Amino acid sequence: MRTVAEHREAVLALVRPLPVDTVDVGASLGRVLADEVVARVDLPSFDNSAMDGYAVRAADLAGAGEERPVTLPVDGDVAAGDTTRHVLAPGHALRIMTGAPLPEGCDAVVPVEATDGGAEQVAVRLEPEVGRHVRRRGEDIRTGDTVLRAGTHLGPGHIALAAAANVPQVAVHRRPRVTVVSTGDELVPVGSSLEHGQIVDSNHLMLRALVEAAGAEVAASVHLRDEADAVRAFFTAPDGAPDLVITSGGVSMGVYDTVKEVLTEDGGVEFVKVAMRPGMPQGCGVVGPGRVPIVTLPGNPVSSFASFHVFVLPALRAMAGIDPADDGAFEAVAGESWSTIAGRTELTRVVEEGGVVRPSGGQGSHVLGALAEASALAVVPADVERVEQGATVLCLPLLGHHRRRG
Ligand SMILES: Nc1nc2c(c(=O)[nH]1)N[C@H]1C(S)=C(S)[C@@H](COP(=O)(O)OP(=O)(O)OC[C@H]3O[C@@H](n4cnc5c(N)ncnc54)[C@H](O)[C@@H]3O)O[C@H]1N2
Ligand code: MOO
Repeated sequence: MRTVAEHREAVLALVRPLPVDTVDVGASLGRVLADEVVARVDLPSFDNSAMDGYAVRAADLAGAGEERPVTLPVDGDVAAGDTTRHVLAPGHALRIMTGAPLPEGCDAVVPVEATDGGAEQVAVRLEPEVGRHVRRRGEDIRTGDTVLRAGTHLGPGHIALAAAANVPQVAVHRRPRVTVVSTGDELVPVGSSLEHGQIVDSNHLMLRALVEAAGAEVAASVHLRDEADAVRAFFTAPDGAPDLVITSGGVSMGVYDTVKEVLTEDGGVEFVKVAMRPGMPQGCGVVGPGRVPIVTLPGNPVSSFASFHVFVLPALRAMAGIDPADDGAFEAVAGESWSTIAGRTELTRVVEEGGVVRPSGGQGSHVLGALAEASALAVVPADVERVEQGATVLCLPLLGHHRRRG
């Protein structure tokens, strides 16, 4: 049997980082930078006020205090967005707003709260030090600085920074496009009236959701019956012109395990047993003349879900230009003991709270209640038969889950 790491390497060997798109910075959320972002302006771009108040020369307020206010004539206002180059005359003040450019000659700003708020003249009740409430040009970022590195997974803060640096477009890796295929004659769409023996095709929606939660796109979404000719025809040219196909079901030992039957005969896909639980039967390879990468996941819903996290997600990361090993794994303490099977890496569905994990309920590969509850997968190595309470366990966060506070 293959180890989880060996099968992951086999899957990763099928994919490459996708080509680069240039997109508007405002449309780049969730994308991965293919190139660094270099600031086109200093940030701040000009000396400006950090407060609503009065632009002054600190020396003009020497000795000012609560009991000894100093009064200065006010020569006018400088608002944010004012493009006039104001000059502050010695012994005078200008009323200034937060973000407004500092007048020439001004070296400090007094907040309005430390004054009587006058419009013609102002009584100031403190002596500011030079530079007080002044935001200096370039103190945050300088023109030409690399503000974001290639490989950055763009979040709202990164977008704010690139936009403030006046960079209108960014080079990002194309989002992986994934065709999701469920297989099996027992499956019907959600909301159908179920005949005896039929079940809802929940993996379909689950896998679509996982693809989207991973930041990839669903290129096409298909259900195939266990009919060899239809399955064969489909894989010759998978719908959606995808970068990757993922399937669920039909990969174990059953006589109607058509995916395995058809793709084995095609020769491009290798079906293996991986020493893990859940998710032992796996496959990966390429299909059709286009040699499209494919990962075949087992049909049991929990097996499909867990396998997606350990095999498909790293492949999507690699295609999107992210280090596939950057999986957010974290160490937690086992809040109770539980048994696992020797000789297989066990992916226990756990609830994590404040760094402590507990199995989320029944661990059968069909038990969806415990899956929905879980926030992480505890990765229990093959040589461990029992996780003892208090032991440290490595955990993989589940897509779409937030870690809760303890
Ligand atoms: N004789 C053996 N039988 C099985 C073995 C084995 O080694 N020898 N392995 C078992 C393990 S472990 C797994 S996991 C499953 C994998 O089976 P398949 O990938 O062939 O999946 P199916 O047989 O098509 O379905 C398994 C199970 O999952 C349900 N299912 C399938 N697709 C969906 C879907 N889209 N949505 C919801 N549920 C789905 C299906 O109804 C079955 O109950 O094989 C074991 N058997
Ligand atoms: O490998 Mo299966 O996923 O244990 O049910």
